[in-house]
This record gives sequence, C-alpha cells and structure tokens, in this order.
Amino acid sequence: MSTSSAPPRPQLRHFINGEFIAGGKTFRNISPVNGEHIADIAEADAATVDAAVKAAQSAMRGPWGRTTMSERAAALHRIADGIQARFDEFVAAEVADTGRPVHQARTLDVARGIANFRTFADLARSANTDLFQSESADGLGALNYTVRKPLGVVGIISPWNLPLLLLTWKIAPALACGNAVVAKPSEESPSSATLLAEVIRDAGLPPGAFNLVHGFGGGSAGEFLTRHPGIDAVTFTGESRTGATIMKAVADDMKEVSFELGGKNAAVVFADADFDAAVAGVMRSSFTNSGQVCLCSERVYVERPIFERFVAAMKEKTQALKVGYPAEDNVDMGPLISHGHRDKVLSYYRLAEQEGATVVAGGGVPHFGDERDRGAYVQPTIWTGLPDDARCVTEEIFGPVCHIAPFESEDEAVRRINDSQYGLACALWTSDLKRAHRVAPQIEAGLVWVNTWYLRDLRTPFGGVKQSGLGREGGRYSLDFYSEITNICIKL
Ligand SMILES: O=C(O)C(=O)/C=C/C=C/O
Repeated sequence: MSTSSAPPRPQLRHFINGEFIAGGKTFRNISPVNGEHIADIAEADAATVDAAVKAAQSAMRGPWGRTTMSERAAALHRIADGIQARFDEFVAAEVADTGRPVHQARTLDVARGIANFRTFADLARSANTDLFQSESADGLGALNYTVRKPLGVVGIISPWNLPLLLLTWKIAPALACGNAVVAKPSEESPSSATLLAEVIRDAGLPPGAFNLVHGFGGGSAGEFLTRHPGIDAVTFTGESRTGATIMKAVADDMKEVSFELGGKNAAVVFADADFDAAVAGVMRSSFTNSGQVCLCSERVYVERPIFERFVAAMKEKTQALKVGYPAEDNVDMGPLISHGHRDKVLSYYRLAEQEGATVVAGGGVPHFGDERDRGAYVQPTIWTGLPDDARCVTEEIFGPVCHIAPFESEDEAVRRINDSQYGLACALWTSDLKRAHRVAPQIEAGLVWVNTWYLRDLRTPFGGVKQSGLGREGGRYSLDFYSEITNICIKL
C-alpha cells in the first residue's frame, strides 16, 4: 500500500529580535476555499509578546535608533525590492489565506505592499518640517521650528481583509519615522505577514527593528500587545467595537492611537450620472473582495427617475458575476474569509427577508458540487424595499451585498447618507460638476470619491469620522502620527 504522506503543513512562527521562534500553543489556518487545514500558526502568549516589545526597545537604544532618514529610506526600498523579488510567493500566501482572486492579489494586494514601502521611503526623505519667523517685544524676533523624532515602539494590529496592503500601510511609515515595530496580523491571515518578516530580515534591518507575533485579540496576543507598557502607540484597522476596546486598554497610559474602523458606506447615483459608469462603479464598490473592504458600499441611493433601470442593470450584472476558485480565468469573487464570517453574513441574508427586503439577486449560498461547497462562499446579493432604519441598512455586514433605495432630491440623499453611526467613505456619481462640489463637502465621511471608487493617491489623508475611526494616515499625516513633534523657539 503506498504510504504517500501529504506534505507537512507549514508551521508559521513569530519573528522576534531577528529570529523566527515557535513554541507554545498553535492554532489552525483553514482554507476558505474548501475548508482544508492548510497550516498551523504559533499563538503568542504574554511572555512572547513581552520578548518582542523588549527586542523593539533594545533596537531603539541600539543601531536602529541611530539610523538616519536616508538609511531608513534605503532600507524601505530594499524591503520593496524583496517583496518584488518574491512577488509570486506573496500572491500565493494572500490567496491561500483568503481565497481571493489571483488577479486581485497581483494587481492590488501585493502591488500596494511594494508601493507602500516605496511611497513612505520617498515621503520621509523629502518631508519638511515647520519654521516660523516670529516677532518679539524687543523687535529682534525669534525663530520657531519643529523637529520630528520617533515615537518609540509602535504596536500594529492589522486586519484580514487586505492583509499585506494594510499591514505594510502601517509598517512602512512607522519604520520610515525611525520607530521599532511589533506587529500582530489577523489570525485569519498570517501567511503574507510571515513572508514579509523574512523579507525584512533579508533587507538587513537590525534585530528588533521589526517584530511579528501571531495570535488573537482579547486574552491573546492583541491584548497583550496593546496593554504592554513598552508600547508607545497603537495603530489598528478593524471593527469599531474592537477599536473602542483598544482605546480603553491604552487610555491610562495615554498612548497615541490611530484607528481605521468600520463603515456602512453609501454610494449615491444622480439621474444625470454616466449610467454605465455608475453601474460598473457600484458593482465594484459593492462586490470587490467579496464586499470585504471597509470602503465598500452597502447602501446605494439612486435618484428616482433612473431607479428601476439601475436596479435592473445591477441585477443582471450581479447574476453574471463569476464566483469561484481564486485562479479561475475571469473569476470575479472568491469566498469570504472564514466559515464564521460567512455565518455572520448569512445571518443578515436571513434577517433581510424578515425585515421585508425584496431579494433582487442572490440571498444564499452558491452550489458548486465540489470541494468548494465546504468553503465559505456566499452569493453576491442585492436588496431593495427596506426602510432606512432596518438593521440590514444600518449595521456593517462586510459581505458582497448592497441595498438600493430611491431618493427624490439632493437634500434628501445627503440627509439619508449622513444618517449613520459611521462615516468612512462615499462614492458620488453625477455629471454635474457644481453638484459634485456642492454635495461632497456635505457628506459626513473621511473620503468622498466622485465618479470613481477606491482610486488611491497615497499622499492623501485616509480615515473616517464618527464610529469609522480616529485620525488620518497617508502622506504627511502618517509622518505626523508616527513621529513625536517638538517645537523649538530660538530668540534672536
Ligand atoms: O488603500 C488603503 O490605503 C487603505 O487603507 C485601504 C483600507 C481598506 C480597508 O478595508
């Protein structure tokens, strides 16, 4: 009888003080494509997190703390080169953990991982600080200038929806500004972070400059990290209630926080919009990454004259979406991140019908007749007919679903869009330039796209208002968050 044994599953380890270490408990990495157990991941206990923080503190007192901006910029470019050199491995890691389409992992996730390091390498090198020529009572004047210094040790907790993109979005500026980092990726997406640790090691950063610990949130690595007295600042992307928990955990130590949290984003389509562009745009903003992007539109408001036509067009395109394997040609959508998240999304699919929704498309689980039926797939879904206060129209679902409602006037649209506990992003479709400039500033959100969605210039401020977050990252906003700024006044 053949004794062919399956290849050993990867064991994903922590990266602390320049070394990969394992030990202690492990937890399983399950494929969302077919439910298979694909790897085992070390879970950091409090002692492991403490070792990581101490390594970071030591790096700040050692060579890393003495690097110049140019040396750090060069190090970031070496990291970007390293990701580029192992591009296909990063794609495979993202796809293994998340089941996303390969073409998305290539064109968005890994490409942005490289871009994030290069952007902040160049921004940090060219960033200026303030200088004011000040008057004084004796008429001789004074000079006021600011200097940027590292915060110290930054704790980074990143989410599973865009694993590499969002982890590097924080690591790059944190390192560029001279901090040491302890990062904890989501337990759902450990693979690309672990590969990144190899690249950072091979880029020659001193031991302790970057550290990686795996685990969960409360009662696990995430809580040990945020509560550790050696952590000087915490940056987190994830659910709003987790953000509130972290804020409470760090309040007594007055640690700096930057939060990019949940959303219930709106898309608003005026009758004068380019119809085909708006349909294509709302399809993207509703179903990209299986709707698992904090910027996705789960509320769509369409001006009455084109409402029926718009719903019909969305129905046709949604029913034509190809849901399948990551590597299938022209696949539009993969599974959700996990069976647990799928259960959450399906609970809203059931709730919508109880709340009286008309299910225009989807509403259930696709049937493949193969291993994918053991995966975490759901159908892309469209609802109409719900009241604005329905839970499915107010609560973040974070799945491939949107509710489309008609509106009669611009003021009504703005009022309904703003009637939300969240305020992250909005996509506005109109051909009237004056309307675009009139409406966009009225939207209570950190980001408004007009006649596009998720077009990113990494120099711009990124973040949300209300329950969608605290602070902005991006461009000099990241440099300001990841630095301590001192103002120095020189009497002339
Ligand atoms: O594109 C970015 O820089 C970014 O932060 C995206 C966040 C998406 C969250 O789900």
